[in-house]
Amino acid sequence: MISLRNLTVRYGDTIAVDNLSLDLEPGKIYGLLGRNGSGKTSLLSVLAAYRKASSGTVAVGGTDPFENAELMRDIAFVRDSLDVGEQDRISGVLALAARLRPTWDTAYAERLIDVFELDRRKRVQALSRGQRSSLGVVLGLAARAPLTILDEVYLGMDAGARTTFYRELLADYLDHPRTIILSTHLIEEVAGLFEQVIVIDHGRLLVHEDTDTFKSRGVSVTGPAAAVDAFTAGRTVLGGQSLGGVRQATLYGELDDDETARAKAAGLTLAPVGVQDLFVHLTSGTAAGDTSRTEALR
Ligand SMILES: Nc1ncnc2c1ncn2[C@@H]1O[C@H](COP(=O)(O)OP(=O)(O)OP(=O)(O)O)[C@@H](O)[C@H]1O
Repeated sequence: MISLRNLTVRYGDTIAVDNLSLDLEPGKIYGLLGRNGSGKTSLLSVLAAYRKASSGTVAVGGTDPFENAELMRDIAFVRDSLDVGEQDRISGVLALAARLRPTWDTAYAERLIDVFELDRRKRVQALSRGQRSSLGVVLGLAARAPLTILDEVYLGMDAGARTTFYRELLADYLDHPRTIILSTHLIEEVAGLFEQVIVIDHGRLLVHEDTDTFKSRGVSVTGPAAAVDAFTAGRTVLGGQSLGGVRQATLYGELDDDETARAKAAGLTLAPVGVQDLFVHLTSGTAAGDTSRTEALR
């Protein structure tokens, strides 16, 4: 179990993470979502013991990972900077990872290098943006660390490389379950992977729940325009579209059994809403202190 309690990260006057408490269970894939500057990297850096919190506590299996070399070997944190020698060749980077990480799987790393078509002789500084990201994915996955944190690791990867990444991550996770945290802005593309959604906004925790529960907070209603209008009157409508006499509206808020029956009786079709639509709704226009959109979650 990973527990964060009243965690705050400050940079001078900027509060990047604001009194955040969170529990993560072992063996799940978490999606960490938040708008630019919402505090994701700051939060993950503290969790990975790369940075000390300004206040609050972090416990991984009951122990604070900060300056705990043994515990840090069980945490893989892959971020933009890769944290490897820029002059080193890929082969050297892999050899070092194998020495430092007790859970490193050399055969798997070699396979991933081939899957991503990386040239082992190339120096890190000579890699393209997408190749750097692929190397980050190899380092993150082959580490098989009990806590694996991948902070926007797909930057610059083309669609094919990203698809390979998602496929390899899921396959390896099923064979070797561990706690994986993915921070991402490619929400719709990655949402199928994560079992739990964590949304932070202005450094505060907004949502932490099963992805399915999160999705059930929104519903798409389609049918004759007049029936859709009658059904959606007085509700929070996130968006929609019309074509001829048919209208589709995206609603925020769960429907109970009676409402669902009423919608069906009115000839309306109900369907789930994408994680991204809900995320955008919950985090749009939430200036610091404005909690009106998020009160509904509490
Ligand atoms: N080293 C730093 N010095 C000063 N301020 C910082 C530093 N790192 C982050 N910040 C500030 O802390 C806040 C949170 O930044 P952070 O990088 O954690 O957000 P993020 O959610 O990862 O953003 P993005 O999605 O854009 O990567 C921002 O206001 C940012 O400007």
